[in-house]
Amino acid sequence: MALRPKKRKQPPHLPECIPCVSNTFQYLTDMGSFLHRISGIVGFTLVRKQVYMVAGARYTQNLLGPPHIMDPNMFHTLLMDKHWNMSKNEIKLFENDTSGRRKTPTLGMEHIPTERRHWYNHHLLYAEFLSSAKYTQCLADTFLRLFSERLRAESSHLWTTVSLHEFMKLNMTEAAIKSMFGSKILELNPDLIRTYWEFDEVAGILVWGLPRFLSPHPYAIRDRLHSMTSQMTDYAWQNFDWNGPDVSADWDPYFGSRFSREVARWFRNAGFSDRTASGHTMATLFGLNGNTIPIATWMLMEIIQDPQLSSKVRSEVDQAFVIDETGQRQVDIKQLFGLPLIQSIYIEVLRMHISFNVTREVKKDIFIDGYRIKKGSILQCPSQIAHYDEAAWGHEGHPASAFWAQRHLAEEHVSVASDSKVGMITPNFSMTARPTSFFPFGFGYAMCPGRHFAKREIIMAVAMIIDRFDIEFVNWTHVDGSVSDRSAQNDMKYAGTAGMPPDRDMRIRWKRRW
Ligand code: HEM
Repeated sequence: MALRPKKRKQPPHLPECIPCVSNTFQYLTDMGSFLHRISGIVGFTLVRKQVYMVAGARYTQNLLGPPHIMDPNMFHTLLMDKHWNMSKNEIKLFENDTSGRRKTPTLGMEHIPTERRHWYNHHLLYAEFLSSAKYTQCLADTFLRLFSERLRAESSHLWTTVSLHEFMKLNMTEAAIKSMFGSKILELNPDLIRTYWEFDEVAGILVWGLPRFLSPHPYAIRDRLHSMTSQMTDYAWQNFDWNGPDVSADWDPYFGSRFSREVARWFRNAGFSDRTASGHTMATLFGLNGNTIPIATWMLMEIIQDPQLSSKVRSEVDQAFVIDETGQRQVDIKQLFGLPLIQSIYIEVLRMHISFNVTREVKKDIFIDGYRIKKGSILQCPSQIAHYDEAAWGHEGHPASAFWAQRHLAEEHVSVASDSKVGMITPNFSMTARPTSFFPFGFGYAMCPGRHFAKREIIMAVAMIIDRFDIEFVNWTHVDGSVSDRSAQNDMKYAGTAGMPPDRDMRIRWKRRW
């Protein structure tokens, strides 16, 4: 990216039949086909904004620019309006803060007092209570305990039939929500999980779609979910003892994690309403479940449908389970996260099933490859195009479009004894992709703060199921339970917005081994 004020060429416009209508319509209703038309850099108009879609490493690297030029905040204020249901006045408080997310304010913005540096303070909460090693571990420990309880409660030593995606949408979501937001939220709102998944389905439409008066349905779902998170906020503030020992506890039933408690406290102290705090809870629910449940489900589907892979994964994860001093079988987390095959499958599934258009607002005129990109334009970079790029990911016999469990393994020759020439080949996890070829968690300062927890949560959930159950594939089914004649594919309704769930469910038979 270089500043060259004399050149004035604009990137090509994406062809369309009806100017300003056809591209927008396809973008909003059929993102999968829209993405197939993108290569290099092309422009179109979306909801009166000039948008440029970029694909390919040469163009994508421009989005890695500093946040005062490649600003992620505009996308977040859009989410504040459309997802959080925040008032215009309170969104303005964020918009008026032009000091950035870094500790050192943007040049010329040093006069903004620290307590009004909302982007920075908000970012700090993520860094300290969500991304840090300490709180990632706390969240993961709570999740593991709660998910193990769900698995025990929902299964037996007799063979039973289960629809895998449905099972994960209910039970993994419950364990994740309780870990993050406590148990009261679900006691107060027994319908919350079902409502959340309805919201998940319209989350993308809400962001870029039609206004409420033309398309009321997505807003009605959002409002229903918002009233549930509001109930939780009110109840937690009425009942939680801010002078008691739980104030710094890793978990409590009212707010849940330390992260959720500190966010609630910060919003109040910074003068934001409970409506905003509840909207934030709703947005975090989306961050928490919208990607992790589809990814864990896809991992299990890939493993279960291939008996050879199943037995390899079983013998690998078996190594991470130990009998503790009470005679209980427990997972050794450190050992689990060092296992190569499960890590390779995790990365492969992220590659194939996360489709997110990383979005940045250009804060001053820039030049990309000789094209002028004007201040105020939006740049979008679809992860799906980079993740399916044959040049970056293809291997002989294993095209980028096909799942290959071993894609991220490298073979290493190890000596079996220090004085011996005898050796053996062992696979190692090896992730060599550049940031421009693999970015399921976005880029830079706005990169997903939940990514460390997500990895733990997903791998633990998959390992718990593979180790604990004998599992047999039965058939593929449609949403209504009828048998499908094909396996699951990405549900393209979700392209561009988050994890793409399977469009078919997998019916399995399972029984507990322990
Ligand atoms: C496989 C799992 C996940 C994937 C693929 C994923 C992906 C993403 C992406 C692509 C972004 C936008 C980044 C950008 O604009 O550059 C994001 C943001 C975010 N994610 Fe995740 N995420 C995952 C799991 C989680 C989890 C478990 C949480 C926990 C709460 C979480 C919380 C968030 C939050 C709060 C943001 C917004 C950050 C901000 O305001 O700057 N995510 N995520």
